[in-house]
Amino acid sequence: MSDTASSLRTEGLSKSFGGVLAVDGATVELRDGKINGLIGPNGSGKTTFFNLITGMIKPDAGRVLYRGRDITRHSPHRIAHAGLGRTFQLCRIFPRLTVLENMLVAVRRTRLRELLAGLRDKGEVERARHWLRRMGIEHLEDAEARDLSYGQQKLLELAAVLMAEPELVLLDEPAGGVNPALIDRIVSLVRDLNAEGRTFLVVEHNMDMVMGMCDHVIVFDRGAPIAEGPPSAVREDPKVLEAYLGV
Ligand SMILES: Nc1ncnc2c1ncn2[C@@H]1O[C@H](COP(=O)(O)OP(=O)(O)OP(=O)(O)O)[C@@H](O)[C@H]1O
Repeated sequence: MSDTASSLRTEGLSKSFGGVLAVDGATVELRDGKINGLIGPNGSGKTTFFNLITGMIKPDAGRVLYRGRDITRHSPHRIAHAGLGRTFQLCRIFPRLTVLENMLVAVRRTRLRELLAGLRDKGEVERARHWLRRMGIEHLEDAEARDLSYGQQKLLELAAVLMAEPELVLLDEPAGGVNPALIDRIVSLVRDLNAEGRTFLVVEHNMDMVMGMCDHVIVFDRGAPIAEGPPSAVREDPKVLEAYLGV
């Protein structure tokens, strides 16, 4: 695939909440095999855009194309099944399940009832342990998720997303609320996962993280992209400075 080919593309995507136009005709193409960053001032529509791509909310207009197929009105589950995994701004895990159980319920094939009955697929357990090891939290597999630190919960959420073997991973504020040492660990994990062939789209307010980690940065303002390019170019773009400074 060429450098500019894109498996995820949106065309004229729009969504209003009451009178607020949160996403306004956004046409965006991700770079395949790259770490794409999505930045923009507060309220510029980044989270809404994420939710539109992953089927959590439906657009008023426009389309989401994944690998050339229109997935605009597909359910979040179907979209995840097609190869798009995502994490949430406020980490989403099951607090009363153990770490390992959280990993197993992340796989659709393992039903909660079977899990509670002690029926576990050996292959899935091995895969779960593999991802927990990659995240460095394998020693916590029997702990209840609610007893993990917030940073460890974020790693668990990412590990659970990886159980579905997504080709494209969307991270919603991975650095939010985590300490600097863990941010470094998340950056190096994302780099490794990217080197293995996964494409990323990362929404993040931590500019150092975005500029240091991303290959391609898309800047939103008022619900649509106003600039994009490598971090060095975006950083110098007068339109971006204007959007952030609000002048
Ligand atoms: N469920 C909702 N109901 C009403 N308004 C909403 C809703 N979700 C988002 N909005 C509004 O839409 C606009 C875009 O919000 P969104 O959360 O997508 O922006 P954002 O760029 O992710 O912001 P932040 O960087 O602060 O997380 C904002 O004005 C917000 O108040």
